[in-house]
Amino acid sequence: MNSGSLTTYVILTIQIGFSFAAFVNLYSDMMREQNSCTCASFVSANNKIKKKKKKKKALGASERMFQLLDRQTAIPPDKSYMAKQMRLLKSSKKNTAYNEEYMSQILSSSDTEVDVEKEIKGSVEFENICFRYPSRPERVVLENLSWSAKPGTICALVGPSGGGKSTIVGLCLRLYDPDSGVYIRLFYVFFTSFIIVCLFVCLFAGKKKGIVRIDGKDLKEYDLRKLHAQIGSVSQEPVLFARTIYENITYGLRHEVSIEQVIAAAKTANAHEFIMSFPDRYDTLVVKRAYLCHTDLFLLTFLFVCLFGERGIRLSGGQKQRVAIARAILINPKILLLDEATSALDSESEYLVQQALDRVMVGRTVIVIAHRLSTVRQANQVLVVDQGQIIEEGTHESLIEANGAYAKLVSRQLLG
Ligand SMILES: Nc1ncnc2c1ncn2[C@@H]1O[C@H](COP(=O)(O)OP(=O)(O)OP(=O)(O)O)[C@@H](O)[C@H]1O
Repeated sequence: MNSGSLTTYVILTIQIGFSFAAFVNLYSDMMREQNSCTCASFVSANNKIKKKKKKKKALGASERMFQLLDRQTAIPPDKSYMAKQMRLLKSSKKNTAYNEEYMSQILSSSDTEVDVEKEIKGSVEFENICFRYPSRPERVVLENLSWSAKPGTICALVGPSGGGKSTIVGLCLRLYDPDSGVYIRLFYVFFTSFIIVCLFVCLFAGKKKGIVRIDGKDLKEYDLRKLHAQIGSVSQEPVLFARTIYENITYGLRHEVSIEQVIAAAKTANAHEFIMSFPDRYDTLVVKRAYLCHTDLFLLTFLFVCLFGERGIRLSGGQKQRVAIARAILINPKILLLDEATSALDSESEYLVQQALDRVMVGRTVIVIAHRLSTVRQANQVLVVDQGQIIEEGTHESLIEANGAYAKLVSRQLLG
């Protein structure tokens, strides 16, 4: 054995030792009792745990996971789901009067569900929408917002960061319900008395519920699962799962698709070429490398990857977007919600993504958070959103002519 091999051997032994020590610490961190008994250390807590055997214990993150699974959604995905939840509640110990009342309310409110097995046409309308995020009720994000998009048209949302563009897109999907909008009703009452004419203006301020409509019907009347099957969405950073590329493209589809259809969609999305360059092609596993963020596991996993090789491929931002576009093409949605990528992509990737987006936008209602002038130019309607309000509305040409906020955005090239 030469000195080089010996040094490598010693360093690797130390690294493996550290990795195992870190792993043991991690394991003891993960084990903790649900009640007051927090495991100060594995050994010292052992006796207490034995005494409190009957008390529930949770395994780290799984406790949070079950909390999430148990959560009742304020926005029911469909009636059958809520009926199932109701049955579960009745059979569980958690059946309180509140829970039962809550479920019955939701069940009765969704009596008028619209059958979206029929294709929607794709018109979108916002009427008097006010909105605050439940986690920040003090901050008004959208204020009395009203606009509409006809089927098959492109509506571009532009404006400064934090203006509320993504919130508008989220409301189209009914990720949240809007608050009540405030509107002002004016009644002009004229009185004439003798020679003097008196004018009384009475101002009544009332509240009108903000409504998001699709095809003229309140979003709350739709079965969300069926509606979402007809709305495509491509975000700036699409979420892919640690599954094969094929499974990621066909994720969430309600109908069967052949491999030929998947390939055709990938070709339209400019994804086929890079997929075919991988050894496993459409069966390539997408990896997320989440372990790299965890310092305790880093060395151990790194060593594992060095010894046995990494299964799967980590996709770049542009590649992920093209997979998401292929997914949207297969859904063949009537409404497409897009968040254009910004400067995070290199110019080649940006070009390929843009080309794919241009193809997928044809013949659908598109609501796009636009960052590029080329997208805004082809939009039928441009909304400039700032501080939760639409401050300008029109086509690219008319807004440039108006020389207002939009013209400034363009001149400062803030769309890019
Ligand atoms: N989940 C959330 N909870 C609380 N506040 C939020 C949440 N998401 C966004 N906000 C706030 O709502 C406001 C509007 O955010 P939104 O993301 O809609 O703006 P945006 O115009 O899309 O911005 P950007 O162009 O930077 O994405 C911001 O002040 C933001 O801090």
